[in-house]
This record gives sequence, structure tokens and C-alpha cells, in this order.
Amino acid sequence: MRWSGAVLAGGVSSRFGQDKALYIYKGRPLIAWVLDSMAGASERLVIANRPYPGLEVYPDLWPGGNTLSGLHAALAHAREDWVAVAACDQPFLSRDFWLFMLEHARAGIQAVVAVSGDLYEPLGALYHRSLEGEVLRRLEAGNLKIQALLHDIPLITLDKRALEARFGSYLFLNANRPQDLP
Ligand SMILES: Nc1nc2c(ncn2[C@@H]2O[C@H](COP(=O)(O)OP(=O)(O)OP(=O)(O)O)[C@@H](O)[C@H]2O)c(=O)[nH]1
Repeated sequence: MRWSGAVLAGGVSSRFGQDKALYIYKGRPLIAWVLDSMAGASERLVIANRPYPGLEVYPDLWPGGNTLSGLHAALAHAREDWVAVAACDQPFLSRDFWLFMLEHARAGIQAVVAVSGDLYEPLGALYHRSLEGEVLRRLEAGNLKIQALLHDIPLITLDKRALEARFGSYLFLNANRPQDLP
């Protein structure tokens, strides 16, 4: 199956103190690790509101809605039906992880997402392009919570602990601050 990859990098890294997408971790920018995990995608988009030289950058189309703006732009710019969406600060996502997620994508659902208790992992998840309209409606209404969006749509959930056991305990780690990185 063909799929698009989208890395959200339109945040302001206020907790990190510098543009975290470009922070050098184990010799490479954080965003490079995330893009590498999407090597199997037919396209890899960076969703941001500033240029990243050498990368295909697409802007938010409805700015001001935090990660929901990024998700909306990812779905709007992607050319494949299924879109792998990650944050720029998730260096432990992997190719095998995305392939496993894609195995669960099927007709009639709009997302494949890890869950722990009643908390979803909205970044490091697959979304169907058909969600674009619903996401836009929520942006227009100021209803920016991705947890609420996921609660309201047909989706497949995968157990977060089981995914971490299989793909690494840091799988979903996102670095809000440099010291969050192992
Ligand atoms: N395209 C886009 N991406 C966003 C937006 N807001 C946050 N992101 C991205 O979404 C991911 C998760 O957001 P946060 O961890 O809160 O990142 P951040 O906003 O840069 O960091 P803080 O300022 O410390 O909250 C990061 O990869 C951000 O770059 C936005 O408005 N548009």
C-alpha cells in the first residue's frame, strides 16, 4: 500500500529553548530521525511555517490551532489516502513500526492509533485523508483537542504497551526539553 509521511514542525519549541527539529541528537537533527522512519512512504512532507533547507515544507492552511493545524495541513497536502503523522521530536519511531501500523489500516476506519488507558497517542499515528473536512470543522469551531477528535471517529486502537514491547520502550518518546532524550 502507498502512504504519505508528514512530520509536524510548526511549533515554537518554547520548552526546548531552540528549534527542536534541528537539535542534533546522536549526530543528526531530530527531524532527520523522524523522516528516516518514513523512508517507505511515497512522499515525506514537513508541515511547518518556516523553511527547512533541503526539505519539502508545506505550511499550515488554518494556522493557530497547534497540532490540529498541523494535522489538517498534513491531510490537505498529502497525496495518498493514508498519512503517517509524527512530531519532529520523536526520534524513536521506526520503519518497522510504521509498516506494522499500516497493516491495520482498512476501509471504514479513519485512524490507527496507540492507546494507553483512555489516552491516545495522536502523534506517531496513521490518519485517513477523508478526515480533512472534520478536522477543518473543528479548527473553525475552536475545538482543538485531538483526543476528542479521536474519540469521535471510527478507528483501530493498538495497545501502547504492546507496541513499546515490540518496537522499543522509547517508541513514542517526544522531547519537550533536551533532557527528555536518553
Ligand atoms: N504544523 C504545525 N505543527 C505544530 C504546531 N504546533 C505544534 N506543532 C508541532 O507538533 C508537535 C508537538 O507539539 P509540541 O511538542 O507542543 O511542540 P512545540 O509547540 O514546538 O513546543 P512547546 O512550545 O514547548 O509546546 C511538534 O512537532 C511541533 O512542531 C502548529 O501550529 N502547526
